[in-house]
Amino acid sequence: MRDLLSAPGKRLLDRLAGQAGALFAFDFDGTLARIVQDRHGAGLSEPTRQALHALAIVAPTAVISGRSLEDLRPRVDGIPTHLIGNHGLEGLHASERVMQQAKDCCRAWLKSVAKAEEALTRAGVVVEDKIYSLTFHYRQACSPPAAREAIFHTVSTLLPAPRLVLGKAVVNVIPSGNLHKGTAMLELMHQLQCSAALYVGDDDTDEDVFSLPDERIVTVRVGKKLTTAAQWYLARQSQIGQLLQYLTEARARAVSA
Ligand SMILES: O=P(O)(O)OC[C@H]1O[C@H](O[C@H]2O[C@H](CO)[C@@H](O)[C@H](O)[C@H]2O)[C@H](O)[C@@H](O)[C@@H]1O
Repeated sequence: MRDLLSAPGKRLLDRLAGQAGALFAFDFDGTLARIVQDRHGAGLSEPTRQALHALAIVAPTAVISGRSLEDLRPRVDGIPTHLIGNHGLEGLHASERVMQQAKDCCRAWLKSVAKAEEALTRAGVVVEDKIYSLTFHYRQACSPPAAREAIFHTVSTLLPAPRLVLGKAVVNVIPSGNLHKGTAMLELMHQLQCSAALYVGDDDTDEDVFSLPDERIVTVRVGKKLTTAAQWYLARQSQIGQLLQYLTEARARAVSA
């Protein structure tokens, strides 16, 4: 992995920003917004909001999140960016039939989860119903190992068996199928006719984009890690504003050249 804000990284960003057909896509939690204890309180800092807005005016941008679209929309209110939610399930590319199947699946899972409610609550686990997927949160649990055990015990009873994606103090429980952040990214590039892209994420759910065998996409992880498919890294989430601003300025330089 290489530092995206190093000299070679900035040369790559200059080339990307110079391409009219480049898409700039970002994960939300841990990437555009810093991780906080209470998920309801997560949001863009004012400098990040302004920097994302400025970039979105000069280039196609997208936010591809594990959150539901209903939850995500007000957090990026007023920014002209494309939105994809529920780890790639919810957005411009999924058919009504697939969405209905995911919804039915989650309704059935919630009935099983209700039977384990007492044990989950005792372990400090909170279940987030995102309509098309579920997220089991344990950030506030006294014992994270005990919370994870309660979660894994519960999800092992779910039928049909879900796809599990681990995250930051969460276990994401997703209807199995071939829609994920990676397929959403490719579909968005196709629909917007983008010939190149940058994707920045911080979590296991973002590995679905990082591991795409597609040379058109520059992949960036927030936080350096050995076991990631991302090619580049941003050392800290707090550097996201700097990256957004650099891209906007590089775009302006390319347009005026
Ligand atoms: O794909 P993302 O946009 O990164 O969404 C992933 C999950 O983000 C949220 O949870 C995470 O952020 C919370 C607020 O900082 C934090 O409390 C939690 O521990 C993190 O895992 C969101 O609530 C989930 O639904 C998303 O799947």
